[in-house]
Amino acid sequence: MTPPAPADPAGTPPAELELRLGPIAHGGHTVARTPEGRVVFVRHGLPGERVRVRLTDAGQTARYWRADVVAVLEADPARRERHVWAPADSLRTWAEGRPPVGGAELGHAALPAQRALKAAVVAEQLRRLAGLDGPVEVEPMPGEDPEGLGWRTRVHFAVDAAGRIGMHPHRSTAVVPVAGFPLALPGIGALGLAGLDLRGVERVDVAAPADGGAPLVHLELAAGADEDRLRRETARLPAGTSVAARPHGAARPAPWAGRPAVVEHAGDHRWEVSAGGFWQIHRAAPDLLHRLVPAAAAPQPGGTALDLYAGAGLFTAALADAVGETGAVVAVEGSPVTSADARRTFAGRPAVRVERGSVDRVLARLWPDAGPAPRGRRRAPRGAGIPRPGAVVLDPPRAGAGREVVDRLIALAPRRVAYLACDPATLARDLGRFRRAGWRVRQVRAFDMYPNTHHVETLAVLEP
Ligand SMILES: C[S@@+](CC[C@H](N)C(=O)[O-])C[C@H]1O[C@@H](n2cnc3c(N)ncnc32)[C@H](O)[C@@H]1O
Repeated sequence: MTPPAPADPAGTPPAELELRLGPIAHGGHTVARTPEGRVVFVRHGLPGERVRVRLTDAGQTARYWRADVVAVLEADPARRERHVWAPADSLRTWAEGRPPVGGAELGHAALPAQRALKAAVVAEQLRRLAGLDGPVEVEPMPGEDPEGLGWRTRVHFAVDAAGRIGMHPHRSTAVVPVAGFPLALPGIGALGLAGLDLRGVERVDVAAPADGGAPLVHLELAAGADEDRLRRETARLPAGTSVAARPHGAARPAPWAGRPAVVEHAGDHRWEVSAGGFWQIHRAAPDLLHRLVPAAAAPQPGGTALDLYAGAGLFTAALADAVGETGAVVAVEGSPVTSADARRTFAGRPAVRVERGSVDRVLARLWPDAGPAPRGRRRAPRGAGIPRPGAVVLDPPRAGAGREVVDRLIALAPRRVAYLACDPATLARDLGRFRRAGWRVRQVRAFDMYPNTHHVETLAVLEP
């Protein structure tokens, strides 16, 4: 073993260090300290391990450093013998002089240990930002693979200068070519994208329905891309694959083969999701969440339910079933592509109203008497005459719902809010705001919806 480089008297950070790793933190790294007391955020380690790290982001004046584990001197028993995916294995790639790619940063740990780490992160965020104490369990997804592989129905690839699909190392725009991605459904690997010459493509988004339905390959083209050559190249994809391409600067993709959408199912419901439109990425997530989340909001027959950050309407369908024809569901979605998907899906259901726009603005428009007038308007427009909602599903992106949306919901005072979150820190911040207004958090559940990564999905049920 090479000894760690001695500290440079001129203050230049060493290239490598030996460290004892501390607890896991939000973001998936462990926290360690140098003998001088500087904080180092270390990826690819486990709490308690003694490791040699390579500094990836360090400066003498930086408040903290970042590092990757390159050798394990004392291993935690939960460390796997082999990482689930070689290009993301920090020990292996740094031995070859390259950083690991992102996308499987916990792939060195056994799944139960990954879940325990995620539970610690969720519990810590809830305690610190929402004042909620108590243990959190992260539940495995139904039918999970023992290695946590083969679950992603959506994958984004970058493309390198030679036209090969690749992925980025953490916090980098470099493209490392990859032969495949074992976290994806096997059907995505079977497309053979790694064998295509995709020069002129900036990014490839693949959507493959969990039930084996026709996959869609969506290309984002660079300026000056040779479309004829790329059409010939993508014609080599397996029969039945849909292909769509968005030329540089164009508003919409053009269909090159099949339909520019995939068909998704959950329960008895069917959705069409366009290229670039949002859909839950774990193969078991739509089924699980569409049963759990709308029910957690307790919609009542004849009542009004809100599906905020509705996407293509995964939760809208079950909410509409619950309120029935005499009730109403308002589904609010900001993306033009995804809200158009929702509008098409629910065109035959008069109880459903799909509103395209930012959640804070739509709430202000529909219920102007609940909260302040929207910014930039002198007077709030008249409300749309929809009775106030009793049940609310809230499923924002990582940034969370935020102060304005939370304050409007507090003013609307529904009976229940079911808040589904992919970032426990912004969830905890928003729960803290509800709690300071006197609301109670009735239940918290967390799901291992992104195995081998540090991400985790959390469902919180709130009542005023
Ligand atoms: C986590 S996804 C949830 C989608 C849906 N609930 C589902 O499970 O399929 C969040 C959605 O919020 C949309 N979104 C992001 N910011 C928004 C905003 N300020 N107002 C409305 N929608 C927004 C995104 O386009 C995305 O579809």
